[in-house]
Amino acid sequence: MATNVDIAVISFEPFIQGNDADRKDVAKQLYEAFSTVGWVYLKDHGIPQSRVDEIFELAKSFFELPIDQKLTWKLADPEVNQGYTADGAEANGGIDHKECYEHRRFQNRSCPTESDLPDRHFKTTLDDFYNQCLTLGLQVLKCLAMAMDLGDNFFDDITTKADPQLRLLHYPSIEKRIIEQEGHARIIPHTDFGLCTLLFQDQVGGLEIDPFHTGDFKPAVPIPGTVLINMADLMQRLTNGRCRSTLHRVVSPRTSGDLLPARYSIPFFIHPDPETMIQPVTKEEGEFRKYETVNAGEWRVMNTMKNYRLGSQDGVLDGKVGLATV
Ligand SMILES: O=C(O)CCC(=O)C(=O)O
Ligand SMILES: [Fe+2]
Repeated sequence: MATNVDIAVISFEPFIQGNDADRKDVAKQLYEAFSTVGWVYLKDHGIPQSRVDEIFELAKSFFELPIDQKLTWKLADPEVNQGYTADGAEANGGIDHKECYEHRRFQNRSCPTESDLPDRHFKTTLDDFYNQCLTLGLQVLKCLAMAMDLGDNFFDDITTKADPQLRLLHYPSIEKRIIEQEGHARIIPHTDFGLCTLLFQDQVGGLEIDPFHTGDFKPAVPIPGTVLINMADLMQRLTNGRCRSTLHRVVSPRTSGDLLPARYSIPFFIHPDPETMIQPVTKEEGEFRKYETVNAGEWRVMNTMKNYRLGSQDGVLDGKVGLATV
C-alpha cells in the first residue's frame, strides 16, 4: 500500500501570538515545506473547526438543490469565473467527476438568495468565511515573505484589490470502476495557477500529490483541525522556482469499496491584484530568471479559459483543455 506523502504539520499559533523569534521559526518551517513538497498542513490557524463544519454543511445543502435550480447560477463568463459548474462541464484534458460553486469577493452575480436556501444565509455566511480565509492566507504570505526577505508587506501590497476565489466542491458518490477508467478521476492531475491555495477537505480521502513530478502520487490524508496550503504556479514563477507548485489529483481513497461515498472539499485560491506584474525575484548574484514576466490578471483569465470552452448549443461553458486548474 502506498505510504502517505510526507507533508509537515505546522502550528501557526506562534506566528499569530508569538514574538519575533517564534515568527521567524514558523517562517523557516513554512519555507522549508514550500520549497520541497510545496504543501503544508497548518494547524492552530485561527479558523475554528465548528466554522469549517458549518461551511461543509452549507455546501451540502447547496448541492442537494435540484439541478435546474443550480443551473440558474451557472458560471457563464471565465473572466468573472463565478457561479455553478455542473458535473462533466469542467476538467483539463481528462474527465472530472465533480460539481462546484465559485464565490468571489467583489463579483457574485450568480449566487443563491435568502429564499433559495432558507436559514442558511448563503451569501453572508460565505462572505464571512471568505474573509477569514483571506486573512489567514495573507498571514501565511506574510510569513513566507519574511522567510524570503521580500519585506513583510510584499504580498499585502499586491493584494489590496485581489479577488480570490472560494470554491465549494462536491464529488458525488460514484462507482469506483467509473473513475478508475483511463483519463477519469474525481479531479485529474493539475497544478493550481494562482499564488497559493488553502484547502479544507472532509474525512473521505482521495487527494493525492506527486511532490517531485515522478508520477508517484501519494495520499495527502485528511487531518482534522488542519488546512492544507499549497504553492501555486504564480508563486513558483515569482520565487524563480524556489517555492514549488506541485501536481495533485483526487481519486478513489486507497481503502474504498466498489461504491465511493460523496466527498466535499473547499479550496480558496489566492490571486494577486490583476495589474501586478509577476517577475521572478532573484536572490543570488548572476542568477538567471527561469520565467518570463507575466501580468497576473491576464494569467488568471488565460488559465481559467483553458478549463472551459464556450459550448455551441446553448452558449454555456463546458469542456476543457490544459493541465492547470484554478
Ligand atoms: O478536492 C480536493 O481536495 C482538491 C481540489 C483541487 O485540487 C482544486 O480544486 O484545484
Ligand atoms: Fe488543485
